[in-house]
Amino acid sequence: MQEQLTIIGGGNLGKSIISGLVSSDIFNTSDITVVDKSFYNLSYVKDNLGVNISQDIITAIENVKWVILCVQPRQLEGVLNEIKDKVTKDQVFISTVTGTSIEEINQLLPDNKVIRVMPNTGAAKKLSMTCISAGKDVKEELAIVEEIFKTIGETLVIEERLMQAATVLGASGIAFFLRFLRAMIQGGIQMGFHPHEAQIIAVQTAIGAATLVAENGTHPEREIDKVTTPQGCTIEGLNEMEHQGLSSSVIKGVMASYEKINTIK
Ligand SMILES: NC(=O)C1=CN([C@@H]2O[C@H](COP(=O)(O)OP(=O)(O)OC[C@H]3O[C@@H](n4cnc5c(N)ncnc54)[C@H](OP(=O)(O)O)[C@@H]3O)[C@@H](O)[C@H]2O)C=CC1
Ligand SMILES: O=C(O)[C@@H]1CCC=N1
Repeated sequence: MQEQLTIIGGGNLGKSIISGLVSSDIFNTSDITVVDKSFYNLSYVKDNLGVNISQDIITAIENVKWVILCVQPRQLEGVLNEIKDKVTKDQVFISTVTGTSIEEINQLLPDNKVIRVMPNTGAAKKLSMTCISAGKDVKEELAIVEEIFKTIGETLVIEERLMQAATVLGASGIAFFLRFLRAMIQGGIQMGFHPHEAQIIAVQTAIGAATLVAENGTHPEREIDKVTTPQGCTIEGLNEMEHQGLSSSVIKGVMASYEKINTIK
């Protein structure tokens, strides 16, 4: 692709997206620019990812077709106010910003096409799950945005009303799964493994579990049935986890996250 792309915000998510993008062939590294206020983030991006860096937001979006907004929700209004008089109609804005609707962005950028995306930090390993939504008049751009985000993992186009749910399940979900992984490692250590050994075993087991479901297309419980020997140790462990409220606490945590997201600004 000949066009250029600028990411406003090279923080946790911005860095993950760029890491994936630079190892794909959709944009030349020289056509990607990251703008950030933080010199630490910019030098990391420059040294490790080789893209252009800038602290000047206005210059960085000049003549650029694709602009990814990757700042925190409370910072977005300031960014949009800073750029709104310099933006041209042909520029397409891709927003990763949690809880901010396309309509809200269009209030400050009324002439621009806006597409919302919700990737996750798996992007750094090209394993993001990116949910995407857009209005009716952006079919062509939507297809290109899908192409861009397919370079960093899986994509799914969803209705905008489900974007908050996608954020909890897909983006916060990385943290939720990692907390479970940590608990497994802690159990492994208590049984006698060194921490690094417990981590190797738990991580590979998690990859195996997810891959079984992903590649077989089976329901998780079907794969669980293959592991639970009657009167064996697996069912004993699973049932104790359920007595202690595992599924219930995960669902309650997901719903607490979902309630919170509707209050974020
Ligand atoms: N982290 C995640 O896993 C995910 C995050 N998101 C969403 O993506 C967005 C970004 O999140 P995340 O990367 O974690 O946030 P970070 O705070 O890590 O990164 C945002 C970066 O943008 C910079 N910034 C803020 N304002 C400006 C400005 N006016 N000009 C230039 N740079 C600016 C910040 O600098 P400074 O710190 O100096 O203000 C910071 O370095 C959020 O809306 C978040 O909700 C979505 C999915 C997953
Ligand atoms: O915690 C948050 O609010 C953001 C959205 C999803 C991941 N991080």
